[in-house]
Amino acid sequence: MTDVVEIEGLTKRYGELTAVEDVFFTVRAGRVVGLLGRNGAGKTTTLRMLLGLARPTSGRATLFGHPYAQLPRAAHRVGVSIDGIGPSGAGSGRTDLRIWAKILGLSRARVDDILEQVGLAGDAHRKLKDYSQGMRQRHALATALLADPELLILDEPANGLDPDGIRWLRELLRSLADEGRTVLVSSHILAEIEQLADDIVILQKTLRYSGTAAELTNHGTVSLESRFFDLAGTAAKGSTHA
Ligand SMILES: Nc1ncnc2c1ncn2[C@@H]1O[C@H](COP(=O)(O)OP(=O)(O)OP(=O)(O)O)[C@@H](O)[C@H]1O
Repeated sequence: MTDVVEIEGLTKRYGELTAVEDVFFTVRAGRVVGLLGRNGAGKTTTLRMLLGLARPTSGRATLFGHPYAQLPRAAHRVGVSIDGIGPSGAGSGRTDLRIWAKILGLSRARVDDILEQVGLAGDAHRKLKDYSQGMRQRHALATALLADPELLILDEPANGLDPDGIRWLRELLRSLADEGRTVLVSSHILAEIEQLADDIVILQKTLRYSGTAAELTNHGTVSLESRFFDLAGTAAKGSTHA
């Protein structure tokens, strides 16, 4: 199986603080990979470095063998949902997606299909700034899915979704992987990731695990939650750092 994402010795320091330290992992094609870690563990920082939104202090992150900035047709090949990328918030959901579609050279019909797919067709005329948190998440997913990308990178996509939304998201990501796409998804919701992910990466500043979910949970005989605490350590009370 080909590696779609390669993270090699990635380190990010912000002044005195080391957010990510010497992390290595790969993401194989056609897999759903759950990126787990506590608040402040370095998940978003890692994804931002992968997407060229933050510069690594050292190490390297590539997609399809290239740094994001040098990846041909990056916006078509990689669908992203992460804070800081996305809608301006000025217009309606439909208008926002039409702008993205135009940039990507896609049709208005594609926008309508995606709105149906993410369950926002009935709200697409409303202003984005009036969307609920769950609706914003669905909109961010619509943006990520618009170009029908080979790889999806989703930072906490389940945040704010209701139980129907969480189930819908799980089924959607599974079906995308079954079509041969690759999904790298960060989450705090261990039970959700347990049901969804083929592979798991656990970060707590340093890499604590990278491998199959089956191996991590001893083929489902040990819970992901219990393995997570074994590997990430127990948090000091009131602390977000290991
Ligand atoms: N631009 C920045 N400047 C300074 N420190 C930062 C910056 N971005 C992130 N950090 C710090 O880096 C560490 C890792 O943050 P990051 O957002 O990557 O964690 P995370 O695992 O995504 O957390 P969460 O689950 O809470 O979203 C934190 O201590 C955070 O405060």
